[in-house]
Amino acid sequence: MAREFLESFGGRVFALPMTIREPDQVEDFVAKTNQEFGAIDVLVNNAGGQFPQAALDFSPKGWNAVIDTNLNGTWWMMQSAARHWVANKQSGSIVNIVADIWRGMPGIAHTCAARAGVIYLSKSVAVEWAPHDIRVNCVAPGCCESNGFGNYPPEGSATFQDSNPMRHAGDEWDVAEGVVYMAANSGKFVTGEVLNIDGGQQLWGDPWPTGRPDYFRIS
Ligand SMILES: CCCCCCCCC/C=C/C(=O)SCCNC(=O)CCNC(=O)[C@H](O)C(C)(C)COP(=O)(O)OP(=O)(O)OC[C@H]1O[C@@H](n2cnc3c(N)ncnc32)[C@H](O)[C@@H]1OP(=O)(O)O
Ligand SMILES: NC(=O)C1=CN([C@@H]2O[C@H](COP(=O)(O)OP(=O)(O)OC[C@H]3O[C@@H](n4cnc5c(N)ncnc54)[C@H](OP(=O)(O)O)[C@@H]3O)[C@@H](O)[C@H]2O)C=CC1
Repeated sequence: MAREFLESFGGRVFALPMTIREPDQVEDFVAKTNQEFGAIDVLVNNAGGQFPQAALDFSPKGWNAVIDTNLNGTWWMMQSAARHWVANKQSGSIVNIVADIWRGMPGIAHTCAARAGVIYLSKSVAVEWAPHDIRVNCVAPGCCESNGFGNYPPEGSATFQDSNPMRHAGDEWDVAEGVVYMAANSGKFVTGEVLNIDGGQQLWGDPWPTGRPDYFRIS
């Protein structure tokens, strides 16, 4: 479906079912994409997700699933793309989709830990890989209306509208335009940065993916 949508704009699309959690599948995907197009200009790590749960209830399997997808998977993609760029003496640009982690993420603490990891991983390799002309940035969405909202109980998603001083959710286009700014020539002097696209959520707002516990209600 995504493939047909993208092809409707007239571009050439290469798609392969895979999971970013398996380094071998990642390497295969990146190598085949390189073969197909001759080079990768931009890597956008958008794949990710989590489930809402009180941290006290996290099981080892649930914790590992979220860390493996959001931190490890993102890393395998970054490393594989960068190795190809360096080996082929090509420049590159990475944009990692993270989240608005700045005041913590009660109700999804596992993903908060993973995204914080990605942000500081990105800052570290932005420096290490600058000599190879590889830029590494992040985009941190606040609550943006997407299919993903369906993964939250109604009492959780109802709080997303209160998640920022604008008192409404963003949309996918808000995020997409930020990604293009970071990835394209417009961002040529930007690396190691995080662009928050959150309606001001890092300053004010009260989203609770599990639903807001009574303790935190202000009458
Ligand atoms: C300030 C505040 C700001 C708050 C700001 C709020 C912002 C929210 C806005 C939205 C942000 C988004 O990211 S929107 C994008 C939303 N999309 C998603 O979240 C996609 C959701 N799903 C996934 O990505 C994946 O399923 C993922 C969670 C990583 C798990 O991958 P797997 O396939 O390996 O896992 P599963 O087999 O499904 O489950 C593995 C284990 O995980 C646990 N598990 C899985 N789902 C579970 C569930 N619903 N409830 C409990 N536990 C669960 C169980 O232990 C499972 O084991 P068993 O018990 O043995 O089965
Ligand atoms: N919407 C929001 O408010 C926010 C979203 N984000 C993040 O933005 C990104 C996009 O989310 P959004 O569009 O809302 O949600 P979606 O759930 O619609 O999109 C998540 C995408 O990630 C893919 N994916 C998940 N796990 C893997 C994996 N192991 N390997 C390969 N692909 C995988 C899914 O593929 P498939 O469908 O095939 O499973 C799906 O296409 C995610 O990282 C999300 O956490 C961050 C903050 C807020």
